[in-house]
Amino acid sequence: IHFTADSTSAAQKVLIVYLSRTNNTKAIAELIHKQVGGTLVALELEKPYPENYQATVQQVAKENETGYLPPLKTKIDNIQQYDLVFVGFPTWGMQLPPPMKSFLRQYNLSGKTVIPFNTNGGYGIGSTFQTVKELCPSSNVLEGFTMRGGSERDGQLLVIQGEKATEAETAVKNWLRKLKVL
Ligand SMILES: Cc1cc2nc3c(=O)[nH]c(=O)nc-3n(C[C@H](O)[C@H](O)[C@H](O)COP(=O)(O)O)c2cc1C
Repeated sequence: IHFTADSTSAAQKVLIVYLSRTNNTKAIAELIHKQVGGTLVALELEKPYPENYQATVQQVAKENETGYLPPLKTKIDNIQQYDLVFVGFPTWGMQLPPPMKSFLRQYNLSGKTVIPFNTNGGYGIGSTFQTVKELCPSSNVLEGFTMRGGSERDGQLLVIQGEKATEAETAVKNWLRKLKVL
């Protein structure tokens, strides 16, 4: 079956869940929230990643290798109430970050519309959107949004601000219109 998300014909409840370390993905999440409203939730871990970038890269590589799903501190009340679930994340090691894998494994999004969004350091989405589809086999996964964020490796932290945030806002609106969410 094919259907598009249509917020005008029926009031659809929106959840926006995102993972963000240096706030680029958070900036996109906030732009989406400004357009569509709903509940905005940052994913937090029971045991946060190290502050050190290289240590984090190594820990993530190990988690990806072993399939370890880090336990989430964030709890979402009554996930059944939502129709539209935006899931936002950076690209980490060209993959979906382990905490987002934890989220998608822990919560059942079957029957819901799932909409991914991403920021990355310039190497693109990698396998992230594909993994979202695989972890949401009974959801209607719509076309995702991606844009370049920072590059912590090179000391570039939050870059989606000022003029870049204005550009991002236009891009986000165009994407949401294309999906018929706006
Ligand atoms: C552990 C780690 C791994 C990363 N791996 C990649 C990568 O494989 N490809 C890429 O383009 N950027 C990579 N990045 C850069 C982030 O995707 C980019 O900075 C993103 O905008 C960060 O989003 P945030 O500010 O919401 O945390 C990595 C960053 C971290 C911290």
